[in-house]
Parts: sequence; C-alpha cells; structure tokens
Amino acid sequence: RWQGLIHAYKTFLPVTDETPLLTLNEGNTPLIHLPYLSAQMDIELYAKYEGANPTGSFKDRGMVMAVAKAKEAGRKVVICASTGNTSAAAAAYAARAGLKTIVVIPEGKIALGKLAQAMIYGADIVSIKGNFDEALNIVRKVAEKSEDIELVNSVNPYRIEGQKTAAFEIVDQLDGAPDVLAIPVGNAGNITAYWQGFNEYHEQKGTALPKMFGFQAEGASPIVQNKVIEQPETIATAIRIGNPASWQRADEARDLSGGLIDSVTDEEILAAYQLMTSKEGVFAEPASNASIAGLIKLHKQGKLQSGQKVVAVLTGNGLKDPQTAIDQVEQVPAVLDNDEEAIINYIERQ
Ligand SMILES: Cc1ncc(COP(=O)(O)O)c(/C=C/C(=O)C(=O)O)c1O
Repeated sequence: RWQGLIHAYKTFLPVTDETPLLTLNEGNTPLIHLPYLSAQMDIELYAKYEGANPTGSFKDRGMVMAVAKAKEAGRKVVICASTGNTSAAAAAYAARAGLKTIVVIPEGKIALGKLAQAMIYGADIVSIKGNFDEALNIVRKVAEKSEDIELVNSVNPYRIEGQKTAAFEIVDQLDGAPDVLAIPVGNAGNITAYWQGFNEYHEQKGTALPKMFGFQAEGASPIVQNKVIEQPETIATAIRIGNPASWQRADEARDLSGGLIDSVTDEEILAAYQLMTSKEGVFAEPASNASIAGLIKLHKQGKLQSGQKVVAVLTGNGLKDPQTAIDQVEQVPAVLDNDEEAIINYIERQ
C-alpha cells in the first residue's frame, strides 16, 4: 500500500526519527502515455500527471517535507506567498499537522479552485495590491522576524527535497530516465528539484540524466529574456512570476543537462490546453500545458529530435482554474428543457 513520500523515499530525504510521519498519500502519480501527440511529434511522449496529488498539484511533494520539518522544529505557523497552489498545499498539510497557515496572494490573480482550497483548509489569507514577487518579499521579511513562523516557499530547501521525488518516480515508472524532461517554469523550484532528483538517482543507481527543457509564459519569461520582468502577465496565473527565487539553479539545470529554457505565448498554451483535453482526455491547468506547448513549438521549428522518450510534467489539475476552461469553450452547453423531443432534435442537429 502506498503510504506517501516520506515513507517511500526516506533514505533519499533529510528525515530523522523525530520527523513526524506526515502524509496525505502524496506522490505515486500517474505517468500517462500520450498516443496522439506522440504520433504528431514522432516521439514517445508521456505526461507526469501531478494533478493527481492530494491538493491537485506537485506542491504537495515539497510541502509534506517543509511542514513535517517545521513541526519537528517546533514551529507553530507556516507562511508563504503564492500564485495559488503553494498556498493550497501549505494550508492542507499545516491543517493535518496542527499548524496555522498564513498566505499572501497577488490580488485578483489567483484561480478560483486554489482560493477555495486555501480558504476551506483554514488559512489566514492576505491579498496584496502587488504581484507574486512582491508577496514573496513580504513573507520573507515576516518569517525572519519570528521564531514561531516557518517560510515554506521553495526557497525553503525542504520543498526542493520533497519535489525531487517526482524524478525518482519517473525513472522507476519508465525503468530508466527519459531523454527529455519538459516542465513549466515560474519560481523555478520545480525544475531545480527535478534536476537534483535525476542527479541523485544517477549517482546512486547509475541511471541517465535527461535534458531539461523549461518553458516560461512569454509575458513572464525573465530567464529567457535574462532580465527581471517587473509586471509579468500571462493567462497561466500559476507562472505569472517575474523574478524567480531559484533563477540561478534553473540556469544550472539547463546548462549542465544540455537542455534549454524557452517561452511560449498564451495562445500556444491555450492551444495545447485544448488539444490535451480534446485529443488525450487529460485536463491540466493552463500553466501545466506550457510544457506541452513548448514541445509543440520545438517540433514545429524542427528542434525536437524524433524517436526520443519525453516526459512532460503536468503540474496542476485542470479543476484548479474552472473559469479558464469555461472561457475557452465557444458555445455554452445548450440548456434544454426536460423535453425528450427537443433533446433528440438537438442531438441530431450536432
Ligand atoms: C500549476 C503550476 N505549474 C507550474 C508552476 C511553476 O513551478 P515553479 O517553477 O517551481 O514555481 C507552479 C508554481 C506555483 C507557485 O509558485 C505558487 O503556487 O505559488 C504551478 O502552480
């Protein structure tokens, strides 16, 4: 029976006998083959579906570690800035661990599902007039001032430790490392964690090192443009970040792996978003589809070597952002009266 990440990977994690065995059974997420897109791009493509985690995103991997270690250290409160998924995961694991949660979110720029989670899990929510980067600056200052408060953004090393387990799972599931790992990049904690995970397996098990292909939204692409973006803008609100905390480690993952970090437009993200649901039956939130959009862009440019084994990380469940899904579908479903005749006629007209 799967008992979560601390149980599954304790020999790879900085846990001690005093570390509480916290879990919501995170991890062990599906690696879903994508036959339609594999044929379209002439590669062997899989999606690592992180939307199947307990709070619906990959953040659960890092948060179980960060919160368990905070509790071990006697903290009473966890705090984070978030575009949404970090706050949902922090609030869930802190509730489980009996700690309080404070989240600071950029006003109005958080998907509905994520806000609902932070609220119902019982977080104290502060909405600021600024963006994510400003929110992160605020929470770092607050955490420095108080012994009782633990900062659980991905500047907290335990977050990276927890998130690297996804790389382990992919190698175990594929029985070897993929040639390419495609991943959306916002604050750049996740690309950092995957690169660390692949390296640890390489050192301990001799498995290979994939090329890391990171993708940013064009309107929020500081690493691609090599400059801080003061006012990042993208429909993929999860990665609407202009000054990534792990910028330097993302550069290292790109350079040491012989990979790349590129950007995709909102149109390309939304096209991938719709393609994934209508052709593969896989529903992930817009930011997650930046990894698919990036692969499609590279393929169109003739830069995607055929025949490779590629894994695209789908970082969050599509249900996190129901408004974008509704906005994308032209016709609102016909609402017919409970009239058998009308319904049959409607269906025959399709
Ligand atoms: C769905 C989804 N996809 C990709 C990313 C980017 O990962 P990083 O490059 O490690 O930041 C995020 C990040 C979200 C937050 O940063 C937050 O929740 O505050 C995300 O929620």
